[in-house]
Amino acid sequence: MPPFHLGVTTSHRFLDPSMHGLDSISEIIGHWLTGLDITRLGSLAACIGAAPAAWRLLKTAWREVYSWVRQFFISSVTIPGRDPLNRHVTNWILANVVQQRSIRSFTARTQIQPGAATDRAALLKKTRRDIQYLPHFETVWFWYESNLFVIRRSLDSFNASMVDSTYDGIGGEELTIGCLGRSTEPIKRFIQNCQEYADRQAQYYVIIYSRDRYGMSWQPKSRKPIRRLETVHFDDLVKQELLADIRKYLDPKTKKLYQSRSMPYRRGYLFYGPPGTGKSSLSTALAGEFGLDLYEVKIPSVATDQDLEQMFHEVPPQCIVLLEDVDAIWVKRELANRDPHNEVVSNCTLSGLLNVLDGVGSPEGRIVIMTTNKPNRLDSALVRPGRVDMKVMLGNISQSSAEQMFLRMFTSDIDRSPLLPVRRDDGKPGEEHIFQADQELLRKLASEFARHIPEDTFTPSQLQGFFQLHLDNPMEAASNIAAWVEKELSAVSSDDDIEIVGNGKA
Ligand SMILES: Nc1ncnc2c1ncn2[C@@H]1O[C@H](COP(=O)(O)OP(=O)(O)OP(=O)(O)O)[C@@H](O)[C@H]1O
Repeated sequence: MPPFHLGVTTSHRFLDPSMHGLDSISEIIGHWLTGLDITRLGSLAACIGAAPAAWRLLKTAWREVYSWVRQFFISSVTIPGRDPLNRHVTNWILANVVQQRSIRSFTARTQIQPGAATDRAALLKKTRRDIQYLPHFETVWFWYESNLFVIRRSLDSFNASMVDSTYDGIGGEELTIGCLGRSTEPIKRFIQNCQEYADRQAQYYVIIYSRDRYGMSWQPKSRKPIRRLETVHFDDLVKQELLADIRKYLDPKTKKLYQSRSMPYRRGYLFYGPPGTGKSSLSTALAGEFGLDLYEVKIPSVATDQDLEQMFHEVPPQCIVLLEDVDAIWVKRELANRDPHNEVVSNCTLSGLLNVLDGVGSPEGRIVIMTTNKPNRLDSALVRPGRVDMKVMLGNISQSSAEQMFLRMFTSDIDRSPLLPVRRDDGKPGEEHIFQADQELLRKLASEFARHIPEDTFTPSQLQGFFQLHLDNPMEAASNIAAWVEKELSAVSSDDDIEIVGNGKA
């Protein structure tokens, strides 16, 4: 069917709204075309046609000039992608140059670490991942200490970096830092500054490194806000002893003493206890306390002794190396002995482990923390003094730790939100009064709560699981604990398979 407005007379066309708009446009174009000189139109078309060629020419000329300038007037330093230094420089540029300008180009990707999910249910279930937006840049020019700098980021490796699930989006691409002038000294000073900036940032975070998915190099896996040692509950005396031992070891005087007495400057610790008693948490908290990076090695996933050796060769001199589940080597061996057809999984051996702990090529200055749930399976050679200088038992939770945990869970929220219904019987009490009343009530609730926790029965992580259900209500937590304990105890007694290792108290 033809459109309904075809063939209508001029007088009717004003009644047709669609026709009216088209008419006006065609009238304007007609008017413009009649007034246009055809020769001028030709030169305009020629200009438009030549524009891309001119643009290409300009770009080539600029490249030539730039490479000439670079060759004679710009000094440069290139930092390979994924090098820790690359990350430090990128972070500095993002914070001090790129974000200061009005940015319109971003990279968007799903955040690896579950971030601040918007609702509590999503946070607890970890169902939602935040989107990470990072400023996207290729070349940036800026002034630093009165020198003109240019940083080029090679985006050739960009896609490869982005598909790596362990990559957090910063520092994966090669960077070339250029500075106008014939000396590289300003660049070196700039890099030094970026490193100091990274150190200052690291005061608030612990950087955890792990091997990349090909096992080829150490990569930052996560950046965790420092966990205070008070938040890891275990025997207070042992905690003080452990802290004093590490502090003494890291003292520069100790290093000199070790060297003057020809002793290898190394320190090893063994953290043992049932799963969920804080072995990993304590290691991270120690890294934060002493400002060290944490290099994580999951022993069961190390393929060969050579890999382990390579990992140790590549750790920096001062750091914590966390060897998790060191008993795994022996578990595998036992299984293989019991069943001759059971193929031995390619894994590192005891001698491989001993070799990296104190072999000739083993680097000095680092702290090695080994963790295990099954200390009795460890070979005595592994835990002899020199390899393990201190053993720390992390056990089930005691009543006093449970009380501290209760206070810790709810104290920080008191001044932010009125969790506790405070009776205001004398008119309008000051904020401090309310705070003190809250504190007293909270302490009472905490001791009442702890009375229901049987000594040395639950792991701290079990108790943490309980708190997660009552995060916004200490009263509810205190009143529900008895029922929870009863339920958990009956669940444990009906489950014969659960093996409880160790008898220390948290
Ligand atoms: N002693 C503790 N004090 C405070 N929180 C703890 C403690 N132990 C465990 N938790 C909590 O329980 C969770 C698990 O702890 P963590 O991973 O450190 O235990 P683990 O002993 O290393 O366990 P696994 O042997 O299974 O690796 C963490 O979220 C941590 O906050």
